[in-house]
Amino acid sequence: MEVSGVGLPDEAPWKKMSAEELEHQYLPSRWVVRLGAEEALRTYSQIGIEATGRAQATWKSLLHVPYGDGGGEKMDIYFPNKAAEGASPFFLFFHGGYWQSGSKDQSAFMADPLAAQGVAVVIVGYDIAPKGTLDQMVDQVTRSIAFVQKRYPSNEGIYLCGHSAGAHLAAMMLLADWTKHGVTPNLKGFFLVSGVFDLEPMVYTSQNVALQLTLEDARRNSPQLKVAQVQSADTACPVLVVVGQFDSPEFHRQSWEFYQTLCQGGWKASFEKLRDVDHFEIIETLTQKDSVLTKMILKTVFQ
Ligand SMILES: N[C@@H](CC(=O)c1ccccc1NC=O)C(=O)O
Repeated sequence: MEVSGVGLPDEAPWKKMSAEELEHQYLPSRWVVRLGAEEALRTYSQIGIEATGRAQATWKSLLHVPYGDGGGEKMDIYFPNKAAEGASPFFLFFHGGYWQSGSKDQSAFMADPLAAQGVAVVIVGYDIAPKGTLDQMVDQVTRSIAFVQKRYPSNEGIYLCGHSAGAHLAAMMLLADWTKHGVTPNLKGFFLVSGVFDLEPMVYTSQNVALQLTLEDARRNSPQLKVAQVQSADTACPVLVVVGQFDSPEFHRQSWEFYQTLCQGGWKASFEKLRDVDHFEIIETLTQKDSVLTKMILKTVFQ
């Protein structure tokens, strides 16, 4: 019998890292080359706030729509100019911030370019830590999607997109059990942008001070493990896994290994490493109608 431990060829690389190195790998702002870390985070917030203001000034919207009774269970919906409200593709976005920062109020990056093409954009709020636990966030995201399906039954497809921690939440929906929600959402595609899919390393970083994940919580909430274990009914949905050129090696590994696991599970997955963008620019480019990622999304929605 083999003794598990250091040096086995299939040992996850992060297990051999020092605490400092692991911390560094999982601090996306430290890998930004164009700006200092603080400035990159400030710019990201600013671009998100501006895009949200622009979306609210431009498109017909419903703001702070409750999808449940909890304080954070609210969504903003931006409608394209269409006679029949609800008869359009719906694009649901889950913001990042390591499950402990960010909000829907500054995350409507893509609302303007997508609404201009006839897509309804929903920015979903959820209760971040320490108020919310990861299990609660996953449940909230599940209910937000069921809510959209029930409210807009004539939707032309529901597309889920998440950034970073939000990509994790979206990825958990690949294996959601909809039976207890009384509806099967018309899921037509996933866009997982610079995500974390195996949460185990997070347990050993400073992010876990607010998250308080046990190893068991981390494993139960890791799509990387779940996709490999559970046979899913509907693998026909396209899943795009994208990571930025300037994301850290651990973020590259997370996306690549998740993509490979999806392929092994029979999912229609694709993988893209987006050139010239870091962890924050990758989502900031969604404010532009002709960025590579915006075009990939529109191609999937309208193919
Ligand atoms: N404290 C982190 C912030 C962070 O990770 C983050 C910030 C905004 C949007 C996404 C993020 N990462 C994952 O959810 C950092 O310094 O990189």
